[in-house]
Amino acid sequence: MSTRPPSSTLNGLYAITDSQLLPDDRTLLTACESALSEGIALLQYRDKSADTARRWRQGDALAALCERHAVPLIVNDDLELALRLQQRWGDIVGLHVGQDDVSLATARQRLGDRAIVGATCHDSPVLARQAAESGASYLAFGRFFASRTKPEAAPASLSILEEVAHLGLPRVAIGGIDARTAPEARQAGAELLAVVHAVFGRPDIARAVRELKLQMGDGASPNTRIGRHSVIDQR
Ligand SMILES: Cc1ncc(COP(=O)(O)OP(=O)(O)O)c(N)n1
Ligand SMILES: Cc1nc(C(=O)O)sc1CCOP(=O)(O)O
Ligand SMILES: [Mg+2]
Repeated sequence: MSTRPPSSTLNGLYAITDSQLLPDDRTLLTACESALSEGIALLQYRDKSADTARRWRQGDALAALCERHAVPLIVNDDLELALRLQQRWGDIVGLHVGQDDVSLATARQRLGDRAIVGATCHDSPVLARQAAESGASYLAFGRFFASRTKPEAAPASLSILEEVAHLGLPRVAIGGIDARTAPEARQAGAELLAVVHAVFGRPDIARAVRELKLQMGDGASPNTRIGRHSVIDQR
C-alpha cells in the first residue's frame, strides 16, 4: 500500500543555494537566513564542489538554521552527507536525486520512510511514474524557462505537470522561475517552485522571496510535511 503524501502537503517556494552566488560560509548563511525568514517551504543545499569538509560544515550550519525555522533542508546529490546530517538533525534533512545520482530506491531505503526524498523527472511521465513507485516525496520537472544557473538543462513543456497530476505527488517546477514566470508555472499545476537565481542572485533576498510569493498567489505560504508521515510547524 502506498504511503505517499497528498499533493497539498508540500507547497510554496523551494529555494536552492548556489556555491558561485554564495561563495563563502558567511554569505551562504546570511542569504539563507533572509530567505527562511520570509517563509520558504524547502531549502536545498546544492554544492557541486569536491570539497567534502566544506559541504559537511555548511550542511551542518544550514541544518541548524533550518531547524530554527522548521523548514526541511534538502541535500542535493550527496546521500552520505544527507545521512550524516540526518543522524545529527533527524528528519528535517532530506535528499534530492537526479537520474545520474544514487537511485531513489537506495536513497529511500537508507534515509527511511520519514525523510523527504525528491527526484528529477525532466519532462518524462515514465520517469515520474518510476520515481513515484520508488517512494519519491515529490517529482521535479524542468527546465521550463531559460535558466542562468543551468542553461544547458534540457527544455520541458509545462503540460507535463498536468500529465502527471494523477500520480498524486507534489510537482516541482524548475528552471528560469522568477517573479515573471512564476504565475504561469503555478497555473500549470506546480505545487512547488524551485528557484536559484531569482532568489540568491538578487541583491535583496528577502525582497526577492516576497515578490516571488506574491506572484505565486494562494498557498505560497509554507505548508510542509517531513517525509511521508509527520507534519512540522506550519508557522
Ligand atoms: C528541485 C530540483 N529539481 C531538479 C534538480 C536537478 O537535479 P539533477 O538533475 O540531479 O541536477 P543537479 O542539480 O545535480 O545538477 C534539483 N537539483 N532540484
Ligand atoms: C539545478 C537545476 N536543475 C534544472 C533542471 O531542469 O533539472 S534547472 C536548474 C537550475 C535552476 O536555476 P535557476 O532558477 O537559476 O534557473
Ligand atoms: Mg543531481
